Amino acid sequence: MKGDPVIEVEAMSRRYGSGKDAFYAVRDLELTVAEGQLFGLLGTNGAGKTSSLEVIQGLSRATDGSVRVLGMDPVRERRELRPSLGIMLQKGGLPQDFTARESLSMWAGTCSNPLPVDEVLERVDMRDRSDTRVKFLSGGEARRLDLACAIIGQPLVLFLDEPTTGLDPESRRNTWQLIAELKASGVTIMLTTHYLDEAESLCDQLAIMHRGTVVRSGTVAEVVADHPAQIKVRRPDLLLPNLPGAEMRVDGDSVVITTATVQETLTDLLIWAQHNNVALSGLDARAASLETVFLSIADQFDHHVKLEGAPV
Ligand SMILES: Nc1ncnc2c1ncn2[C@@H]1O[C@H](COP(=O)(O)OP(=O)(O)OP(=O)(O)O)[C@@H](O)[C@H]1O
Repeated sequence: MKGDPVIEVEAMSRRYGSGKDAFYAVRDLELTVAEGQLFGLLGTNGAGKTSSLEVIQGLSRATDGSVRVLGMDPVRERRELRPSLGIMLQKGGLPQDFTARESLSMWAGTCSNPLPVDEVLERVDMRDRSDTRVKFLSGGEARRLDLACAIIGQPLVLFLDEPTTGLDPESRRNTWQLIAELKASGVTIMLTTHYLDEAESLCDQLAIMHRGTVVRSGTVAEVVADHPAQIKVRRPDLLLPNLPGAEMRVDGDSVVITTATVQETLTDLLIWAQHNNVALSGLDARAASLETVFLSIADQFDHHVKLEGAPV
């Protein structure tokens, strides 16, 4: 039923190696994805997104914690669960000497209820490349063929690991539309991406990972709401006043003001400018975006690590 949990991850950790070589790629991951939701896993390189997906998909075992997908253990109940899953790995492993159509037909042969091959080639915009061997496809075309393989079995749950990496802007837009259509048809989707506009445009919920842990999560609006807005103005001749609740720093010939209450700060600034006959040139005020949140995370947490002097 819509709203029921489809993916449930509790205190999940994934460790590589053992003894002195032990390395936790994911630590104490907690997340729930409801039926029909599109959940985005974002994060810096090496944050643990793919490692998390692999455990949730049942491709590797959790070191600790538990994972349920459609109420099943993705490793122990793989056989029962597999027909309901569509998986697009970061690197597809299709045979290089087959054509796109042969590869997809072969893949369809492993599914219990596949869509017609030509229909799926059409949906991923690969009809005119269907007789091309996989090894001659461009990076973006190969990515679209991987997506075709992930959706041909009509999955209830779809995992997409960086689905639009290497795609040109038009193909990216088409892929977003296809993902949105799949979501609208009720498929539960979990994706990783480095494209923040992709996350902003597609995700109902997201989690931002850094060094194996989730450091922010919620809807895009919730993640952004916790983050201060920024006002930038060219440095005026008069010293700017103290603006309650705001922080100021000089950046070249500009002053950057960060504030959690942008409307109040902006009002204070404009009133001060009017009283003092100051023209505020280059004035630019903008709410936080996913990009500003994301960029501040690496800064903030790496700084924290340096101060603590210990690895996370
Ligand atoms: N098989 C492995 N053995 C040892 N370490 C691994 C293995 N696979 C991944 N790692 C390490 O685990 C960490 C997390 O990797 P992972 O691929 O999950 O990150 P990611 O967030 O998907 O990164 P990216 O955005 O670069 O794809 C990295 O430091 C990586 O080097």
